[in-house]
Amino acid sequence: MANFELGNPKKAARLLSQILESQPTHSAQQTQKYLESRVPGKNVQETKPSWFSNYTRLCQGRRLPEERSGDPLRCYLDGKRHAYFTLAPLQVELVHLDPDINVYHGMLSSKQILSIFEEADKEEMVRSAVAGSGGEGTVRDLRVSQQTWLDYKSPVMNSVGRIIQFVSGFDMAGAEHMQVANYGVGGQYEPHPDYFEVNLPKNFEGDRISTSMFYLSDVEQGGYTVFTKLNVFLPPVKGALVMWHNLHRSLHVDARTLHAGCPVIVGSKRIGNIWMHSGYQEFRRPCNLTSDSYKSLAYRD
Ligand SMILES: O=C(O)CCC(=O)C(=O)O
Ligand SMILES: [Fe+2]
Repeated sequence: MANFELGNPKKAARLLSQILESQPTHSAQQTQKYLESRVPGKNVQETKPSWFSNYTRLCQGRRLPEERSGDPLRCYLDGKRHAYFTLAPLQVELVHLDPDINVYHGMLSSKQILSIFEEADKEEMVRSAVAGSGGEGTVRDLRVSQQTWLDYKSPVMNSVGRIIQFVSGFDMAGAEHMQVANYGVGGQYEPHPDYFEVNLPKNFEGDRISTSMFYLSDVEQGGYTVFTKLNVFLPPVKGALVMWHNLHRSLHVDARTLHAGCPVIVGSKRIGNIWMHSGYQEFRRPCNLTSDSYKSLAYRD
């Protein structure tokens, strides 16, 4: 019966006839009649996408061994990016090269984070949604968190805006408000890209060129951010900022940036996301003479 319902009527018929051959009066006769009067179910065997095993492994903090040698990844201090960082250089951790993923440590103090929470408390936290087929928000189990949005008017958010501008070099004219999200135990966001590619929001110019994500808490266990196609996992570190580009310089989407927020196992996780759009940034991140968008073609599912 289960085989029939799961879209395998031939197997169901074979098993039934085996039973009835050896025992013609078996109660399976009823089943045969029942099945003859029904349409078999659809074959719903779930095919897991290629990245799925990487996802669960990375969430446990286990990476595949690297193929390349002479790993260029490193940590360094950068006091030259902007005058703002002359006295307090950026503490940069380059966790992936091409596409670059950088973690900037110690970007927000506990006091600033508390002020952000105070601002967020003035707003209503709502269940996060994901874009549906027509671009409208829908609530799904693949994204379990609460969220709200903060503009850059309050003193603390003004500082946050300046940090993003000086670290990324982008014009804040293209920035969405900061999305403050809170994941409880079991909260997660399954692998997804941050770009839209289709159904671009009308109130911004262009797609999401970059993601800037602040960790606003540590997490006791779980809650890693993982890049399933790049073999990267990041344990949340309170006050750190993660930044990467979702688009190539040519503004084609970079499918290598598929990423996820792994389930929180113990504790809770709070983050602040700022997505920058590609409009107004043509002088900030100009195209190369030749496009490198071919690099991500093989990574499209
Ligand atoms: O929670 C994380 O670590 C990732 C969150 C994320 O990817 C998002 O909100 O778009
Ligand atoms: Fe994301």
